[in-house]
Amino acid sequence: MLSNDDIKKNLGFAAADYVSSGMTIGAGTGTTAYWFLQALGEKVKQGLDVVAVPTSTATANLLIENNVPLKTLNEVDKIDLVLDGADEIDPAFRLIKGGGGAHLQEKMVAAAADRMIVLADASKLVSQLGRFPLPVEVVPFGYRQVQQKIAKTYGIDVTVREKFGAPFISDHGHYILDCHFGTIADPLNLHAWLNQIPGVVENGLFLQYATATLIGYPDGNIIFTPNPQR
Ligand SMILES: O=C(CO)[C@H](O)[C@H](O)COP(=O)(O)O
Repeated sequence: MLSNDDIKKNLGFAAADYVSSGMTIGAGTGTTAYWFLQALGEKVKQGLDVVAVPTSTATANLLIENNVPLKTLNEVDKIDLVLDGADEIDPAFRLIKGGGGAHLQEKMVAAAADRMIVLADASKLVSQLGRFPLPVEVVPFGYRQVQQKIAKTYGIDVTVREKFGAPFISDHGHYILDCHFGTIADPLNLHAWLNQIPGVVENGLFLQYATATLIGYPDGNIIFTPNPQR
């Protein structure tokens, strides 16, 4: 049985096989995406001709370390393929993302892309979204109002994400509220409701972006499943 890190490493290398020369790709964030970026770096060394749009500062740094040419989202017209991780995936290919606090940029990159392959170990597959606390990125000014509104409306715990004893600050200078829903009965309505609250920048529900999943299992199997809806 493979360790979680070995599953992610295998996934990262398998994912790189979906990239071909001439593509503009979206490069995801997180520990699974990390291995994809290592694999991509090796392919670029061997002659693969790609341009990558990073979904976070951390990923931009990894692209630079691995000598992968990068562009910002403003410098490309569109993205052919995004390869990114997820915190949860439901049977309808809907995701929770943002465990790394990068979901705003990740969603903007996914929205600009023709296709998105989600890389995840099998522990991320769930029958219903919500066990993983849903990240909601908020403007620091007045964040407590937003925190209280979500907590009171749904009767749940909403915590301010911290790092080193202080609020975690996203790449875009915002806070992250982690919303402990437990289960999310209606992701579409929740998505719309959250994003209309003044001060909310973006939530971590990705409901219509995944065109396929690449799932790694502890026995070493890796399974590619296209989303029949896309
Ligand atoms: O959404 C993300 C970062 O904002 C990541 O893709 C998600 O948290 C999964 O990360 P990992 O591959 O480390 O489990």
